[in-house]
Amino acid sequence: MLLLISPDGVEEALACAEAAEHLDIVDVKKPDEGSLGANFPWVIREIRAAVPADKPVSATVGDVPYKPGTVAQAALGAAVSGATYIKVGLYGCGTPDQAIEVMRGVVRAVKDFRPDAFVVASGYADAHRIGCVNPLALPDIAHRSGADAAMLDTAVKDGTRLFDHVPPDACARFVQQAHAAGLLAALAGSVKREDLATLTRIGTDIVGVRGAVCEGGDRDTGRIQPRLVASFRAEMDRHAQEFAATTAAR
Ligand SMILES: O=C[C@H](O)COP(=O)(O)O
Repeated sequence: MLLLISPDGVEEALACAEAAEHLDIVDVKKPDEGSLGANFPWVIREIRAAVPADKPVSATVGDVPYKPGTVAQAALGAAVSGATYIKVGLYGCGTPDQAIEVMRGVVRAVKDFRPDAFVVASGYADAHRIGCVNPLALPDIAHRSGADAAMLDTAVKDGTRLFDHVPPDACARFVQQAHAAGLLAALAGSVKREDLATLTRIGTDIVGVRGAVCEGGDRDTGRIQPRLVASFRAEMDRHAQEFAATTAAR
């Protein structure tokens, strides 16, 4: 399982760079603009320059409206600024058809510019609270639009977590559907260390975190701490080893 960490700017990206050996993807975000809030192009550029070259930089395009042209242009902006993972939060899409239309525009805009870029279609585990597309539709949306991964996060950061809204069995189906379509499955949403055993067991490819690696576990007032990134990673590795041993023993 890959570890994606979301800094809110250059200062926290430097903390990620310090902990680079413990993480896999640095995900540029602007949390005060929403769960998948988009940051400025120059921040993406500065973070790309600050993070070791072998670590991919991801950028969120925002909690986007159902405006396919606007979103495609924003996604291209993130790619031009140096992100190779482009994440789109389909906040304003109420139906799978709308979400597919938005994601098709993103995929074309990004891949025309950079064919090896990795496009992530993200829904929200707590979609029922904001009236957007059903989270379990995301693997199909990602597949039909030519994206590379399906992701879930939570829209409302009020302490509720991924599994409060989409229980482990449903997340397992999400992962299976993504894999059946040849996609990676990414899961996030106030994930904590105690969720790692389940995320490992169900075959999650990418886990995204912020709060869990911030001081005090607080994604708003805490700052990302390299030592917390290292210990989160150690816990991931422990679960991966335990799971491998259990599977081998069967
Ligand atoms: O993409 C991952 C998110 O930044 C998750 O943030 P969170 O762990 O604070 O919910």
